[in-house]
Amino acid sequence: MMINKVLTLTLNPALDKTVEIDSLETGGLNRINEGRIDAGGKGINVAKVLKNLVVDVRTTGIVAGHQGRRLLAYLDELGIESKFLEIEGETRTNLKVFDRSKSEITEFNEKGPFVSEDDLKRFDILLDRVLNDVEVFILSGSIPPGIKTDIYKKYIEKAKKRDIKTILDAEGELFRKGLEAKPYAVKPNIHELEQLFGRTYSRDEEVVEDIKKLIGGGVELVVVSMGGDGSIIANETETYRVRPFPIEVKSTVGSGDSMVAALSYSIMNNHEIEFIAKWITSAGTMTATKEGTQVCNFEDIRKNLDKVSIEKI
Ligand SMILES: Nc1ncnc2c1ncn2[C@@H]1O[C@H](COP(=O)(O)OP(=O)(O)OP(=O)(O)O)[C@@H](O)[C@H]1O
Ligand SMILES: O=P(O)(O)OC[C@@]1(O)O[C@H](CO)[C@@H](O)[C@@H]1O
Repeated sequence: MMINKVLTLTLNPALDKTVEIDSLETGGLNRINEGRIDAGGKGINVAKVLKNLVVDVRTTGIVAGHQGRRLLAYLDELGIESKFLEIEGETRTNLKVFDRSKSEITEFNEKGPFVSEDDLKRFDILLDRVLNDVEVFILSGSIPPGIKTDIYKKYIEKAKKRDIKTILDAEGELFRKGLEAKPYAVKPNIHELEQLFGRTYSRDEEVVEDIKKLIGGGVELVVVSMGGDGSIIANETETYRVRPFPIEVKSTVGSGDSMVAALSYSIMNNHEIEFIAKWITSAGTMTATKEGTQVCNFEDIRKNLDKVSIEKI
């Protein structure tokens, strides 16, 4: 049974090429053991998870050239409904190098194709159309050259006029300006929050202090992810420190996106914040156990909910 309608936006999608090597040597020759290519880009990863959760999800954004058509073919294979604007140039390829000796991923992300003003006008028209009947709109990831950093702010305002709940996962100016439109929820990682507030955290209390500022500014729900160290989740009345369970890390690419997907699922199902905390952590953590840019499924999340440790702070 399909429930609800979510739209994810990926203005700068990618083909993610993941390669595995024994031990990364900078300045030396690295022999690749094996590799894979996945459809990538944050909104696309969110859509993959939501599809696994049987949510009625659609994904939009901008693709270019042969690589873009390849990406759309991958989405088709995954059964994900996509409405992308096709422009000139080439969709990027992002290289992810998994170092087996450290179980660590090093990422090399390209800039993406140039988007002209005319392209953007055409995309605006497409977006107006695909926002119809949407309940939650997710805006995440970087933007390609040619697009201004207030784009998410504008799109959040557009969605709010239609009473659509928005989730923002972006960094730098995109995040800062997007916040001015007061999205319903945000999921920065700890580095993105540090960048926003211009400080380095040494204690959870400091993180919570800044989370409270975001909530004071009009955001309803904030999740700050911290990789293997878990996350802090808060709304106006409650704050939780959440820690994942031990796993064998295969690729953390898409972990944050899986959290965002699970967050939107919880929002649509009116889950209590305590339950949301477990749900999103189980999702993010299980995605980290999958090779390349593959994501968790419903059973992965459900089976591990009780392994998540949460503490009210
Ligand atoms: N090494 C790890 N071990 C266990 N869980 C992990 C690990 N890395 C990530 N996770 C899980 O995934 C969640 C999100 O991770 P992270 O903070 O790295 O997101 P992110 O920086 O937004 O990632 P991305 O942008 O690559 O999707 C964490 O809160 C945690 O639950
Ligand atoms: O360059 P951006 O847009 O910030 O991030 C893009 C990206 O690293 O994010 C996803 C994981 O979150 C990957 O699928 C993709 O390659």
